[in-house]
Amino acid sequence: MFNTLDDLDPEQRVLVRLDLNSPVEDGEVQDNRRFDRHAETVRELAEGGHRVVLMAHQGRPGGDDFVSLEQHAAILAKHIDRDVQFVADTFGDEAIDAIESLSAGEVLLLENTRMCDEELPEEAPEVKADTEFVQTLAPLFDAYINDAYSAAHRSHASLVGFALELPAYAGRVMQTEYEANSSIATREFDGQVTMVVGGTKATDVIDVMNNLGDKVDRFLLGGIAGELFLRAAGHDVGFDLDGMDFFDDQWEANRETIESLLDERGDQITLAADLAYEDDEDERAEITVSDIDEKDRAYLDVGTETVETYDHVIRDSEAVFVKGALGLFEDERFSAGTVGVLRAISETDCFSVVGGGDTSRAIEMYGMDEDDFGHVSIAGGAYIRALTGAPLAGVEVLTQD
Ligand SMILES: Nc1ncnc2c1ncn2[C@@H]1O[C@H](COP(=O)(O)OP(=O)(O)O)[C@@H](O)[C@H]1O
Ligand SMILES: O=C(OP(=O)(O)O)[C@H](O)COP(=O)(O)O
Repeated sequence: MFNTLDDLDPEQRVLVRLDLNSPVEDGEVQDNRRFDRHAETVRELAEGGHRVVLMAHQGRPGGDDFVSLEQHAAILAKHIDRDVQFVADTFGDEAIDAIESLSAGEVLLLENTRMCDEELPEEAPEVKADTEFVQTLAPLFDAYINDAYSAAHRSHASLVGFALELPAYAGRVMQTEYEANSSIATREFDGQVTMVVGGTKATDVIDVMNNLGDKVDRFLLGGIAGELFLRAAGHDVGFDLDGMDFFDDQWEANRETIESLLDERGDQITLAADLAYEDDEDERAEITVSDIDEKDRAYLDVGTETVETYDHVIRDSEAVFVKGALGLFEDERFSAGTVGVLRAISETDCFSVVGGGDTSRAIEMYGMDEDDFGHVSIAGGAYIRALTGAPLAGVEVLTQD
């Protein structure tokens, strides 16, 4: 399918695209699992005696998180336990000098690719390959390695241009993410396949059901998206708290599609039987969905009975995929749904994939161990695209002959 590091000749000059895009608080780049994951690829290349030049982006021009990658170099160095040189230049003379001075086994990080004007506009790979950025850097290397699965939905120069100019390979993160996230569409499982879908966006859930409806036996719903399905099933839910705007626009735009999905796939879809809310004493309280007779409060989690049902379904499954949280898990009072399904997955030996930036954060937040899951994706937008069958430009250029 694509070439990997196993296919790379020894002692190459390699140009590697990572995704180190990170939260930035008060100008300080926050360490996160993207560093840890990409460290595996970088370490393997450095230990293999290659000259390793890294590219990555941070934020977008105009945003508070659009900063230099100098701090990223220091954080990555801690993860790979070797020096990571940094040059504050993308493809000018300073960058070229630093690249040419690199010795075997050394690692250099170039400046934020989005500081280069030719990086961002979304254009065809052939157009990107023709930029001065790509045309200047490509001749300095023997191979291009794309490890940035979580940015692979962007047709930017550093993600699609170099693959047309150099022998191209998938890094370890690209390889692992691609295999796991596509497995629901490509693998045959012997037993029941379950998909937990929640989060805030109804269109994500609709697109996933339309794309994977024939692969998934049971969809377990929750979150804002789950409430929109409950509303289509005739329940008075979907109340926006002051200052929030989750429901009405989504309802207008998607009501008919959700109703027809419930008609056509009703047997596969399990909706919450009870929901949780904040009572007058600020405590968690619960109500059975069939007892709701007025749309007068926001629901922030699925209820205990629903968690039990979902737990049983998961423990009977051969494979479980998760997209989106079942409640406002950042608040411990409303974490039972999201944590309940994740804990059930972690305690069984089913094949599992958990994705979405927010949902996978719950694993860490509630003291679960990533090793108890088949795969925890570091991708947000690229993960949902994989589940909905949309192409990833950065993967497509790697898989071309
Ligand atoms: N009932 C709810 N009310 C308010 N927020 C919710 C509710 N259910 C889920 N959420 C929020 O949805 C967010 C996750 O949504 P989304 O970004 O769509 O999913 P993902 O985890 O895949 O990135 C979480 O941060 C969670 O707090
Ligand atoms: O963090 C990223 O995507 P994500 O927020 O979907 O996980 C990628 O680095 C892509 O960044 P972008 O959405 O600014 O192009």
